[in-house]
Amino acid sequence: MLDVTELRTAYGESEILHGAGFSIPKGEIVAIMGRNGMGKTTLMKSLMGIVPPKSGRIMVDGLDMTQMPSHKRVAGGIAYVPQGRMIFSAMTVEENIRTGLTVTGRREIPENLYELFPVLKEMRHRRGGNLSGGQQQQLAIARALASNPKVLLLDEPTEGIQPSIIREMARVLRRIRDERGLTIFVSEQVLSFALDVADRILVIENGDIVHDAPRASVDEEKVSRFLSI
Ligand SMILES: Nc1ncnc2c1ncn2[C@@H]1O[C@H](COP(=O)(O)OP(=O)(O)OP(=O)(O)O)[C@@H](O)[C@H]1O
Repeated sequence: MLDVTELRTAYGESEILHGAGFSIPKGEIVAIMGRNGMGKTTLMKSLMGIVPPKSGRIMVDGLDMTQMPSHKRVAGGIAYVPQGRMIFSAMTVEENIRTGLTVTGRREIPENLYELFPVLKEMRHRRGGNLSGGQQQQLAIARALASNPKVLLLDEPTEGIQPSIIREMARVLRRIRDERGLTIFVSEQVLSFALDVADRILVIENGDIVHDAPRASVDEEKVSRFLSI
């Protein structure tokens, strides 16, 4: 469903991704782990076309997205929950979710989004900026799902979120995968969350993918060593 080949991305002369490649089949949840500065956000932004890669190929459900601008990628079936959530704080919950509907041509928010996140229905007329961190994260996920994606990308969704809410987030992401057959690619630094949510774990180190293992056979000590400074 998501096929990434030999991706190279640079900021000016400084190359960050040195040929990253991986494939994620439909319905699989993959977590990519790595310390600060290892290239997780750059990889996410490359997949979304926010930082266009120098070379390589990005395919989503057989569609070559490598040269597409971001809005075309969203229309083609990829959605993004950025680091820091980036919700519109002056807009209401409902208005935030509506921004995700644009590519679908629909005006009404599908009821099943509120079924996933009942608190957002209760708070639909509140301003996004007045929500707690966990609620804002739910809002960012709901906004991304509003575009009806095949592939959902999340960049460090647990950052600044309480442990009990983190466990709930893992449960909701698995439910979304089960109900919608979504492919989910999530970057993380919290190993317990990654083990909770993912079917497979990748590790990125200095812009290269250095480890790739199914959840059941992950060597936790080895992954922890990559995460410690
Ligand atoms: N706009 C930019 N211009 C130049 N260098 C950048 C830019 N953004 C990130 N970098 C550099 O790219 C490298 C990878 O950063 P990136 O944000 O992708 O890492 P990360 O793994 O997501 O880390 P974090 O967990 O802190 O978000 C770092 O060395 C960073 O300093």
